[in-house]
Amino acid sequence: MVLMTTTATTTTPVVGFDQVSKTYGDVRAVDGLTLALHPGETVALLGPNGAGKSTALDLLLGLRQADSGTVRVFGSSPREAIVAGRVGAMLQSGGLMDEVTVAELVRLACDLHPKAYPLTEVLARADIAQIADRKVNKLSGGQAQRVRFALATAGDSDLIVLDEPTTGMDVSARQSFWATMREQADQGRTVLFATHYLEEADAIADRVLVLHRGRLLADGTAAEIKAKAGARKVAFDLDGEIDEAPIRELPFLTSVDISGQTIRIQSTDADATVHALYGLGVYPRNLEVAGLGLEQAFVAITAAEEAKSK
Ligand SMILES: Nc1ncnc2c1ncn2[C@@H]1O[C@H](COP(=O)(O)OP(=O)(O)OP(=O)(O)O)[C@@H](O)[C@H]1O
Repeated sequence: MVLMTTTATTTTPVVGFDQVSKTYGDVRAVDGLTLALHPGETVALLGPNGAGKSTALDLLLGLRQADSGTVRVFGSSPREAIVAGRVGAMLQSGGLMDEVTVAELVRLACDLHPKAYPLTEVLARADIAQIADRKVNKLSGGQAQRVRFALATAGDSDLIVLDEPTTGMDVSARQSFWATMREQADQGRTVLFATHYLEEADAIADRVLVLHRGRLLADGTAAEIKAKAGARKVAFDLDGEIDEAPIRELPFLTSVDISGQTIRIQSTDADATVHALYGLGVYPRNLEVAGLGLEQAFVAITAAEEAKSK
């Protein structure tokens, strides 16, 4: 562990944001963002709609310029890093040239990459060899996503940036996409992906960044983010008619859901809540106390921040 820390602090970050801000009119999309990504990390970028994820990725790829602050990629400007072939990117809505075939488009990406892989290898990795002759404007949403993935992995890049890469993919396409991405990461590449699928972030990322209103709200492993939410969930059944008021007034509650005989609550101090529950003189059956999943932790953290800004 000590060695890892030493490596992380002495190596030039793969990505460095220093006090970066970007506004559109009066919308502050990215607000004083400072962060560093290190070699070999697989990082998930999470945040509610409009949190600034796509803008942050656009800044990182040099597609937009920051109003203030600096963005460095492998110690140089985003443009220099891209020209050197060190970055592969898959953008959310990147338009694909309509009148060309899949193979022609991917060949173009290979031709432009200084460390390109052979075309057949790129097509096979993205699982699009069987649609190589199809016109790009005839693709389904999931197929178009795979073509975008091929464009991002046309050459041997050190950093792969993916903006909501699996949107539109079916379950098996998603699974094979992440298996391929894991291989890329296992070969030492840094992978940064924005997603709304929190289970993907939980399963794939070794670091999770939570953006909210352009600022970094949480940065850690999925386990650390869950712990940061500081809440646990408690579920139990009650027999007979349920007197809801005292249950809703139990201490340390952050949410209550009463559905039929089943009560599900979240508490910042589950031990104290359960103790108080017994104090009501009720007999809870099937009592379960568990930590929050990443999705619930994410909702709890961002909701707490929303409440603060009101
Ligand atoms: N070109 C633009 N012009 C004006 N406002 C913009 C522009 N692009 C983004 N915004 C605004 O900036 C904020 C951040 O948007 P951004 O797309 O970066 O968020 P996001 O986290 O990627 O959202 P989503 O999850 O919905 O894709 C939003 O309020 C959005 O409306």
